[in-house]
Amino acid sequence: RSNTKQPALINLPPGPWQLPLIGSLHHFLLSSFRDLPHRAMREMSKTYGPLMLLRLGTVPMLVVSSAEAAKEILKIHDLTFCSRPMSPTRDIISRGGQGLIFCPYNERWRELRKICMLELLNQRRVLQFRSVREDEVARLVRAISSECSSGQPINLSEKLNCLVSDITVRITTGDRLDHRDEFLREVDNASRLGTGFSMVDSYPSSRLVRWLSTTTRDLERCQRNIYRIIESIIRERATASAVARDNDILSVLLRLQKDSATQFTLTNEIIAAFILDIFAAGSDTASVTLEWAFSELIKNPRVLHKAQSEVRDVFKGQHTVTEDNLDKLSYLHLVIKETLRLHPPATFFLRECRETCRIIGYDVPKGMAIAVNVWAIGRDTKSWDAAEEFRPERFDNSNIDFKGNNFEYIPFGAGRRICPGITFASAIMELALASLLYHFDWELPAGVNTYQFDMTEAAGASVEASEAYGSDADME
Ligand code: HEM
Repeated sequence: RSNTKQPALINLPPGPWQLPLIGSLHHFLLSSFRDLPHRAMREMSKTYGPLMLLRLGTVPMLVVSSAEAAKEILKIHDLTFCSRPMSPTRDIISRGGQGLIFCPYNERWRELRKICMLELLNQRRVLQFRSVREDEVARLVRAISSECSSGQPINLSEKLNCLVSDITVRITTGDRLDHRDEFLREVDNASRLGTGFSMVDSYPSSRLVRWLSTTTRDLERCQRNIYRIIESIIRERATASAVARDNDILSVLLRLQKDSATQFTLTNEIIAAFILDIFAAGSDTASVTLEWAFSELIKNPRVLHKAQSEVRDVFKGQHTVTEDNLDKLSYLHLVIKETLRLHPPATFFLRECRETCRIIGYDVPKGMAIAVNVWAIGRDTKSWDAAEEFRPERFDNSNIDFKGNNFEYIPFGAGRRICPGITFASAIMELALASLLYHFDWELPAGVNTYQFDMTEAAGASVEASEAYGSDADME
């Protein structure tokens, strides 16, 4: 008899067969959804289950596709899974995890997160920015009004994108942002290059792949330009002639830096990375959600009519929509919730396992990357009736919300790392949607009918919707 201790058998989750060197990458390449990883992963999970093991090149990754597995990871084992995996592209864009989004779980993340919740994105601060939102939405309404008088279709995605970017610029850095267009373009480029699965991230230790790939070079260029612009604003603020400001996000951060109010040194680098986080996480997500909401409304005239009647009723006789009565728009809130269920802008998000543990009966080793497929979970037929249909009424008289307590519905994530921008994003989305429904009637351009309306996502984190017609409504 031997006394040698046998190593505990590791019961890893199942997954599709792997090839040497490329692992599971061929399953993505051969999938009809090769450019839409959330869809390709859902197809695979139909065979391999809610916790599925993939290997992207040399990097193993677990994919979570059910509410039950998500709850174990994001609630029961929240502390074990509250880090994010680093990768060459994420390392470049965050300059080694300096901001909040890609920061591993550590003391600095805890401090930054506290600042974010207590000082920057809390209810009070969001309310303080009300005039900026109302101002920018009114400007959008005027722009659409003058364009639709010419009878031309409106490119709504472009308009919504500008709206959210303009609001984000004003509340983060104030009215002035030198090189604004270059900055927004580079943030957009960086988000595009940094989402999805790239070759450099699949072979992180291969110098050859890194040398051959244009992704890292492009990202490095974006990164340099973005930080150059943010840091020049920070320097300008430090000069004696700078106009004193007290309420944009950058000035709050600079005040905290000056008061040495944090446990660690809030360097200009950390502030710059944090400002970039807000643009990267905040702009595209809210504008893409609005775009999807309009796409669904135009495709579902019954819902459009109901939402529009409610808005016109609540704001009847008013010259414009203000934030005063937005909370009376109960159906509009259901429309936004249903949009986020079917079309979460962050289709999946990443976490990292900090300690080996057991999830729904499988072993998850320390260091494993986890992709939570929010998109698949929101369409899981085990949780949702007629899961593929757009039915805002399903949330009527239901306690299910997106605050991270209902794991069948997690468009903003859940647990310690849940999105800190929920209040901020909701305020923009509600006002913009209500205003555009109040002032305009919407329909597809001539020659396009709802059956031809393509509702498949474009690659990356965002989506392109077709052009829509806005026409000035006959308001009383
Ligand atoms: C419809 C709009 C938005 C959606 C659907 C969304 C979704 C998400 C998701 C899924 C995560 C990952 C959560 C997790 O790991 O559990 C996240 C993280 C984050 N979001 Fe959002 N987001 C939105 C808008 C915003 C806005 C407007 C801001 C800022 C102004 C923002 C800032 C952040 C930040 C900083 C993180 C990283 C938090 C951390 O790692 O601690 N987001 N968001």
